Amino acid sequence: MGRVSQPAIAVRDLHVRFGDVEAVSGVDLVADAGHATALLGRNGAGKSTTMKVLAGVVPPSAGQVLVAGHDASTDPLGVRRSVGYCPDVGGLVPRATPWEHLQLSASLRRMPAWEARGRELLERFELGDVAHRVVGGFSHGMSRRLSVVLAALHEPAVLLLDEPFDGVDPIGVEATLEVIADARARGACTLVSTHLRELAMQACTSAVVLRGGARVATMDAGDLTGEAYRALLD
Ligand SMILES: Nc1ncnc2c1ncn2[C@@H]1O[C@H](COP(=O)(O)OP(=O)(O)OP(=O)(O)O)[C@@H](O)[C@H]1O
Repeated sequence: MGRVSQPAIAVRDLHVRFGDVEAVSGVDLVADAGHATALLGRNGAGKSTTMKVLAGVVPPSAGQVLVAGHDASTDPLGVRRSVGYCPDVGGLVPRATPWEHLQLSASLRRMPAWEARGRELLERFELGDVAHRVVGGFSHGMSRRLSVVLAALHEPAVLLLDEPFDGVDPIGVEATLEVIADARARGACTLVSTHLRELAMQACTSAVVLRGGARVATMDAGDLTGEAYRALLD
């Protein structure tokens, strides 16, 4: 049987080159609306570079990338409008407060009446008390939590979380799992890059494994416990 609708993310034979380095060399990836998919693989496998292409911030060198129906090569702005992206590092302005980050994000997206959701998200991630403190003094985990809040604020059709659990305490992990569950419930497509297999299994229904810049497997998240997954990494 064929698909009745287009997948939210459809990547075919993606290549990304930075000068002489081929960071991604032939990734195929499909992710559906209403599901969360884990993106796994060892350091340097190409996860973050693939995420950057899906976020519309790095152009594909070759291959086809469709995000919520927008082509990343010809319509990167359409891609950026469709996604909420938590980058692996950076993305925050050290001299701005969490609230100012939310204000900027909301005004760039012309969001009406975003304040209640912004406040609720900050509270959920236990950032309410520091909402008006500049983020330059934040710990790594606090910055990670704010990056997830910013990715989720506008309830995007495609939520891209690159290492959202990295260095985050249990409250932050719980809040991030809730954000992913909410996204699934409202029919968004979520892609989560992580090294934490247990959390990938908790958050996601399926998993895509990359190695050396290419996809080596797509599997049910429930099968990540097995030896088969371990063998895929080496
Ligand atoms: N801007 C860049 N310039 C040159 N090489 C790059 C650049 N970005 C990534 N690479 C290289 O591309 C490869 C894939 O990197 P990427 O960051 O996508 O991997 P990753 O799977 O996210 O790794 P990690 O788990 O360590 O975050 C690596 O060899 C990396 O050194």
